[in-house]
Amino acid sequence: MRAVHFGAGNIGRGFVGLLLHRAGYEVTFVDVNAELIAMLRAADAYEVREVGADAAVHTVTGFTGIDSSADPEAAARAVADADVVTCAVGPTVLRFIAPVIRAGLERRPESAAPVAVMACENAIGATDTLRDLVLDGAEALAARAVFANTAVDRIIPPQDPAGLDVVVEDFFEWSIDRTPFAGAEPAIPDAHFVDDLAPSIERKLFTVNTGHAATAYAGWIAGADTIAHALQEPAIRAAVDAALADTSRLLVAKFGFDPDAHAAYAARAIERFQNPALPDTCERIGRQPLRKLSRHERFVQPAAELLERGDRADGLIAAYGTALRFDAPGDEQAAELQRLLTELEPAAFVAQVSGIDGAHPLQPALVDQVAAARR
Ligand SMILES: NC(=O)c1ccc[n+]([C@@H]2O[C@H](COP(=O)([O-])OP(=O)(O)OC[C@H]3O[C@@H](n4cnc5c(N)ncnc54)[C@H](O)[C@@H]3O)[C@@H](O)[C@H]2O)c1
Ligand SMILES: O=P(O)(O)OC[C@@H](O)[C@@H](O)[C@H](O)[C@H](O)CO
Repeated sequence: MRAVHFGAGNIGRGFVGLLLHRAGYEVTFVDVNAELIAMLRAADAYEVREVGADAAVHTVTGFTGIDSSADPEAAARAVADADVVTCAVGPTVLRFIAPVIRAGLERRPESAAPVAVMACENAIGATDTLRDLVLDGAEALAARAVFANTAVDRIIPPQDPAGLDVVVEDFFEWSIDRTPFAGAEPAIPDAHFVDDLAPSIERKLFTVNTGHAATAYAGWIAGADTIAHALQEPAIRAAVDAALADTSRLLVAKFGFDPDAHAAYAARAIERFQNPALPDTCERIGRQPLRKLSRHERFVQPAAELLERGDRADGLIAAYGTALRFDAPGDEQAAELQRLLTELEPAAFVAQVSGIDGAHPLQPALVDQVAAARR
């Protein structure tokens, strides 16, 4: 069995590549980082080292690499021959890998079984986004692939770029929408195939990622060097708890989760952030703030839904305001965020960045946060 994985970074090597290897796939990593691909091509194996109570060390073998900047044709050929195509490149990069996947589908024999395509990004409907980009103007290729949304969860902090080994937490969860496969899911024993992905992706994004981001932005302002240290500040912990109290109310009401089980899930997320053996930075967790302030992301989407239900979202709205102060050097979106804050009036900022206009009940509170951040 052959798998092609776009993005040989932290999640690529430390999670998706590992689980595909454990499932028996030969994995071809496709990336635009020439040095990383050279290392993958030169190596026979790399290690994924877990830290935590249930830690283990896994050795990944049977892989190769393709630099799609230098040789897009080879990447397309790999897709044409694959049983499974996955990616973990970041939601903003999907548009760059889509043409390569399209070229692979064009080269795929019509007699071949459809390839399973699954985006492994922190975003609702990331595979739908990828499918639309791949099939744009090429709808006849739709029969050559099955596109399935997924939710991925494993904290993998910045790694030593000089090597391939990856240090990860012992926790992982990969949920995949079963329904597009019509009974013919790919064999990936470590993944859960579910009949409805919405509860899985929203619980994960609006608990793990909302809590993570709320911690990172408050920690950034406080000058905390790690996420774990930020959470030791009582005021930061209280702000994170308030944001998660909001999303917990929404998730329990929307999906009917057992309140105690959901409280345990949220508490476990905080414990994971505090893992002393896995130091993670406010810069990484806060990266690309414009993405995180957007309409369907970790603050605005749950806050909007709460207000639409006649509820409040004070913790999420405060976290949104905190995120506006993120100005990490080297983060292009942080620089753009600060530029937009000075150039746009608050209502225009909220409409452009967060997709909320004056007709929405959340708009006044977000406008207040933006106005305060501009002072
Ligand atoms: N790190 C985590 O804890 C974690 C956990 C769950 C989900 N995710 C999600 O996984 C995705 C990847 O995150 P990451 O932490 O692994 O990032 P990363 O930066 O470590 O890896 C991304 C990789 O994509 C490569 N890339 C960039 N453009 C490319 C292109 N055009 N073609 C092929 N490869 C390209 C980069 O060179 C890099 O190696 C993101 O959507 C992230 O939200 C991350
Ligand atoms: O990857 P991002 O930028 O969407 O979010 C940063 C972190 O919150 C994220 O990578 C988590 O570590 C991960 O989602 C845990 O599963």
